[in-house]
Amino acid sequence: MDTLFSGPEIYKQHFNPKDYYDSYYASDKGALLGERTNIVLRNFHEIFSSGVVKGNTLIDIGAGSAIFELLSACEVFTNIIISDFLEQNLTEVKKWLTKDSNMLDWTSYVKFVCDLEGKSANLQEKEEKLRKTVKQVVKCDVLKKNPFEPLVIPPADCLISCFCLETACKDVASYCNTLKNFKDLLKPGGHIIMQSAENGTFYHVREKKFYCLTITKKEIEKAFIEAGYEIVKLEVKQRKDKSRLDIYDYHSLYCVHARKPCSL
Ligand SMILES: C[S@@+](CC[C@H](N)C(=O)[O-])C[C@H]1O[C@@H](n2cnc3c(N)ncnc32)[C@H](O)[C@@H]1O
Repeated sequence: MDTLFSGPEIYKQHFNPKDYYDSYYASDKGALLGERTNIVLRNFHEIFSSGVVKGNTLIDIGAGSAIFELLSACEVFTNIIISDFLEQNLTEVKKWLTKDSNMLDWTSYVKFVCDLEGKSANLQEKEEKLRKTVKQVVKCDVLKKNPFEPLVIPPADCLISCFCLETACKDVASYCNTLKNFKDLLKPGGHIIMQSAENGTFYHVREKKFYCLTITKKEIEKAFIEAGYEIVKLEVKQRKDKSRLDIYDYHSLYCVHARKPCSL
């Protein structure tokens, strides 16, 4: 049976950041340890260490409570803005930033990225660098023309988003419209890097099932072009580890790197 669109109220009531972390990211038991997380972190490492993407400000949209996706970006950007729709997720991010005794533990991800960077001895330094670089934690709603309303955030050099649009957008038209709105958040020539699930229909956070937009590589490519971006790279990797299709049923992971044209 098709999973019904979750929508904002379901998220507010039922998305528990600790359950999400335990389900997907916690050491030893997270269902996305290994393949998915490694691919996402390797892609960010490759892109941000290439020297091609640079500037001052980077915005993470729909970050949830997952700060680990910024561990490579903080080597390049000096001003990182973390955003999400849910107050409960932003609270978890703030706990990590202030080293609250109940913060989520991202140490194994920090180690993974430090290993990729060849700086295995510097875990604490890396964490402190990210903490110093995050300058704002703000609420956003990607379905709004200005996702940060009532705030007006100056256009950024780079925007990243992981596993968000498929959860927030009901259909491909809404996905494309959201991408169009994101262009206003970027400077001319600014970069957008999105990593997410291709051809999924749902994901679970404990017993709660959330909607996932089923989108194909062709539709992703068309949406970025229609929204007015220049695609630098669009890569899809087939899922090899099918052990937890019961909690998240995507077929592949995609990574898009695109740019807002310089002329806009
Ligand atoms: C599957 S989680 C992904 C979180 C994180 N980026 C990650 O990779 O684990 C989906 C996220 O999208 C957020 N979200 C859902 N609807 C949204 C909306 N309309 N605007 C912004 N974020 C939204 C949720 O709060 C949640 O944090």
